[in-house]
Amino acid sequence: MNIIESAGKPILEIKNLSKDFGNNRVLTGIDLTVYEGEIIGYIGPNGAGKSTTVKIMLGLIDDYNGQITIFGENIAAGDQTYKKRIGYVPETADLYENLTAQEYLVFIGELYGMEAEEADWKALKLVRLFEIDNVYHTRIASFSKGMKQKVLIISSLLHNPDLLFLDEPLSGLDANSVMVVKEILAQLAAQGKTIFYSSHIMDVVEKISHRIVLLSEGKLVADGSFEELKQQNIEGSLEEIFNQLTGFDRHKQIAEEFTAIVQGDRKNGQL
Ligand SMILES: Nc1ncnc2c1ncn2[C@@H]1O[C@H](COP(=O)(O)OP(=O)(O)OP(=O)(O)O)[C@@H](O)[C@H]1O
Repeated sequence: MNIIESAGKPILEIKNLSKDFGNNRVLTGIDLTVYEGEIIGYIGPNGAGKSTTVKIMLGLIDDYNGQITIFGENIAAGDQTYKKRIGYVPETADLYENLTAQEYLVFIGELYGMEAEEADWKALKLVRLFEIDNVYHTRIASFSKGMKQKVLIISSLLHNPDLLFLDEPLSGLDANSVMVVKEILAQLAAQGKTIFYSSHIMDVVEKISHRIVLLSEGKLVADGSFEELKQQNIEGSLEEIFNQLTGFDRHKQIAEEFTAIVQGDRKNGQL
């Protein structure tokens, strides 16, 4: 899909964003405009700065250089109301494990300004669809990883946000649930919701994203649909394009040395 043809109105604009942690420059001059109804696959190597970008947009990190505009408002201006229109699935979450799923979901719904009764009604319907309604009144501490992930996904959507930030949202989900969630994301985007999807699972990113943005060492090194990236780079999977754009071609050598060291081979096991 051509980005310009499909573009709705801008929902999120990042201009010249830079961020340092002490002497460590983590983001360098990021420029990105995201439009209504887009699913952006936000990818990059470990430590590239993806979570940092998302945390800045969520208002969790506020000392940065550059300008971020969400729903037409500069988020540094101090008006926090934009947060009510945002949903977030973090990579790792401190769910309040002593709460039951119901208590947690109603609590999160209320944080977003929902009435408890409405949050409870919606949450119960959604846990039924995810087939975890049998544990709605059970403490989250006893849940499996996938069950916790389902609670997180529901909690990010309860208040019907217009902009969603998802960090490895499929983590721990079984194959059937993955199909359901991928379809939910496609339908939300078709309804005009904007989705910022961060993941290391390249074949999923390749399939669900309208547009792929690749961050490497704090800089944007690619921005386009999968078809566009393929034209600009080698023909192949997104995984191969990722390898190429991040200059990585040593997986065999690293694996050979790794297994040699595991076997106690002092001669060959040296990087
Ligand atoms: N609070 C912090 N204090 C200091 N350095 C930080 C902090 N948070 C992140 N960093 C550093 O910023 C860099 C980018 O981290 P970030 O978590 O944004 O990467 P990422 O692209 O999300 O990585 P991953 O794919 O592994 O989740 C890393 O070098 C990390 O060590």
